[in-house]
Amino acid sequence: MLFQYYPSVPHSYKFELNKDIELAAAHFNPHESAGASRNMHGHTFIISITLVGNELQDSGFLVNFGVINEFVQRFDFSVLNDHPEFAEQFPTTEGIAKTVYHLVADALKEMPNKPKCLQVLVRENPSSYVIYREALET
Ligand SMILES: Nc1nc2c(c(=O)[nH]1)N=C([C@H](O)[C@H](O)COP(=O)(O)OP(=O)(O)OP(=O)(O)O)CN2
Ligand SMILES: [Zn+2]
Repeated sequence: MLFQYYPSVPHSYKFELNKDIELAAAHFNPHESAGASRNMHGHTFIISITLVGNELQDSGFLVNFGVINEFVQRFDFSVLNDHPEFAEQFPTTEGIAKTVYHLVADALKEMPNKPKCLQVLVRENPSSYVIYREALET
């Protein structure tokens, strides 16, 4: 899977880390305008998470790659619509990107070296992806 293209975002952080995670999951969009997407179907989503920071942890990691995996493992081999995170918004590619961004950003706040989430890219299939970003807190 690891042949991702990362749209670059200008920043002045010393470190930039990128992690790709595959998620096999099903979803559907119950909205009347969603067409065929109203039927449950599955994808192998590729979630590309970009973190930045100036300080490393004592381990020498900005964030352990394995810990980043853990942020989204709850969604693997699941029906995304069943998760409370998607009670208020449909698990569209956009909704997944925004939800994962906030899961990651909240977890990073607990880390002493204060890494930041620059963006979350969710690729649904070879022709379609969405990126979610927010202004970085200083
Ligand atoms: N903006 C969005 N549009 C669509 C989404 C989405 O999440 N955000 N999702 C879907 C469907 O869930 C489906 O997974 C994608 O449908 P598909 O027909 O595969 O999409 P394409 O038409 O882009 O496929 P091609 O590769 O171009 O045939 C639909 N839209
Ligand atoms: Zn889909």
